[in-house]
Amino acid sequence: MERLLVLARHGQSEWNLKKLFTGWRDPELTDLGVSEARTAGRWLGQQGHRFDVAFTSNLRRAQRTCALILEEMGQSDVETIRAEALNERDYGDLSGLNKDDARERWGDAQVHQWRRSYDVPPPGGESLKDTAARVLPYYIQTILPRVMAGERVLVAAHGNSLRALVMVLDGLTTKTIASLEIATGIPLVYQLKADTTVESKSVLERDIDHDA
Ligand SMILES: O=C(O)[C@@H](CO)OP(=O)(O)O
Repeated sequence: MERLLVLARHGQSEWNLKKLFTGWRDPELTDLGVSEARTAGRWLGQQGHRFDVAFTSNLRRAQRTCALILEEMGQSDVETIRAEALNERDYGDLSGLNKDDARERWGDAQVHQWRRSYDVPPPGGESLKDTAARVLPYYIQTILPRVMAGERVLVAAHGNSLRALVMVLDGLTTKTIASLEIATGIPLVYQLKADTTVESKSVLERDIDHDA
């Protein structure tokens, strides 16, 4: 039985392009982001994957990415479930600030700690630990049972909500998680074992023709 779990970060958003902390703010994809999402969908289709259900967040950039992936696969009719639990980490008071300006104001080390540490929250926002505390219960209670039942599952979400999931799937520690970056529009393809641990993981490379 296939236990397919594909995790996809949304394509480039308008605020990724402008280097703004985004969190729960709700910008659209850029044209490049649309292209990244379509490319991801085409690749998944070329790999022979099909989905039975898709999960996404309450934010447009992830929802649009999810829809574009499914459209490229000719699967726009797949059940798609939106959940706030899969939203990006809430960046609190940093939301809307430019990341370079933030580094000038607070220094590289502080900004890196807010962005990539496990348990240091940005002012007024969520740490990765806080994000994991909503993502993981949703994964365990709602997503995982469907994977275990043999449904092929797509999760289209965000850099940090997916870091929380990958931390558990890949067995990263609270230290090694700090160097994990998840690129826009690159699907992570997991096959799970019957005990819910990872059987295999493959990452689709992006040496592709965006115009194809
Ligand atoms: O701004 C954000 O919401 C996230 C994702 O783009 O940024 P970062 O990579 O700094 O966590």
